[in-house]
Amino acid sequence: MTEVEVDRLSKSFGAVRAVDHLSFTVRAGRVTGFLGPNGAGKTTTLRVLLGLVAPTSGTATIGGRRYSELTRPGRVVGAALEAASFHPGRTGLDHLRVYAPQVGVPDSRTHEVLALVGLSEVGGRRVGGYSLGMRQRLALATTLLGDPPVLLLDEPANGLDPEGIRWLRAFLRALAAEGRTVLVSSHVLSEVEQTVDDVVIISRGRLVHSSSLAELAGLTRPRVQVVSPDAAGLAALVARAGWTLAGPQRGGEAEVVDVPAAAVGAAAFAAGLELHQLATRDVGLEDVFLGLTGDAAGGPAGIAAGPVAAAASDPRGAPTEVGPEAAR
Ligand SMILES: Nc1ncnc2c1ncn2[C@@H]1O[C@H](COP(=O)(O)OP(=O)(O)OP(=O)(O)O)[C@@H](O)[C@H]1O
Repeated sequence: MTEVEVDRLSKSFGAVRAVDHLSFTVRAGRVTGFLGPNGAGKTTTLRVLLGLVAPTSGTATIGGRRYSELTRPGRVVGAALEAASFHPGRTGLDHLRVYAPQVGVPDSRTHEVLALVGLSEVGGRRVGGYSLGMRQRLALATTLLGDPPVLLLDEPANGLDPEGIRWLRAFLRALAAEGRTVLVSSHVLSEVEQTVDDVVIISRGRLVHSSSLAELAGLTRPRVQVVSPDAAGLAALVARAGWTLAGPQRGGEAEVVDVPAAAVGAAAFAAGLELHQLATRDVGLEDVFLGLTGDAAGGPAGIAAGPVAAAASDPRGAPTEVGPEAAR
């Protein structure tokens, strides 16, 4: 089992603190979403993990070793950072053939990985004619050349159509089911919501949340929208009942958090308060995510941010190498 561990990692570029005392663990056998808004520091963290930039302080290790300490990195970690660049005149197969010797695998492996990602039939075609989805698959095939136990993928769903996203989801889940450690970055939770088991959420270089997706889902809290023609009566009822509002009451409108609609209705009825609307509002995971990262229009109101739950840290496993994309 090869885990990825980031420990009190900081990276500054001049005055810009891209990563700030960041710690988290990525477990094997699971797909982990590495999430945060643009500029949060995801790519920088991945680049440190891959030895492409030196940390200002702290460590980022794969199977307990820094990238530079891996003897055969291509056999340990496969990475696709941002939009992988391909020589447009090369065929998909030729692209893989450039990397196979670097990773230390025989030519036959290029055919295997093409088959894995469903590109066998187009392997002889020039990459310049590939669709974006095909390029993403080729990038993934490249990361798999060394059959690495760890995969680091930066925004792999970027630009994929719904069918491509469905394929990627199933593919990543299968890779994790084989026991691999799969870290997938994204700035949109909804994009990876159906793919990931765990989430590591960062904002402005710092960890804001780390848990299973199920635990993150537990942070969603029901809200009930209440509309009454009697604004003062509604305010009095809210105060008497001790309800929490998601935001300030606007005229006769309030949004009550954590109280079932039936209980709000019953209390209003008992108080003789006329209601014109009583509606349960869905607070999705994306709202929780935006609340945690401070990107929500109205801030994190009504969303239980909860304490930062640092992922259990238990770095084990044997070491070793990095993927071709990363090796550049
Ligand atoms: N080489 C660099 N020189 C200067 N600043 C940098 C460098 N690389 C990253 N930064 C800055 O560090 C911060 C974090 O950037 P990073 O690319 O890691 O974020 P990100 O979460 O990956 O965002 P995105 O989703 O937009 O790629 C940003 O403010 C960025 O401008």
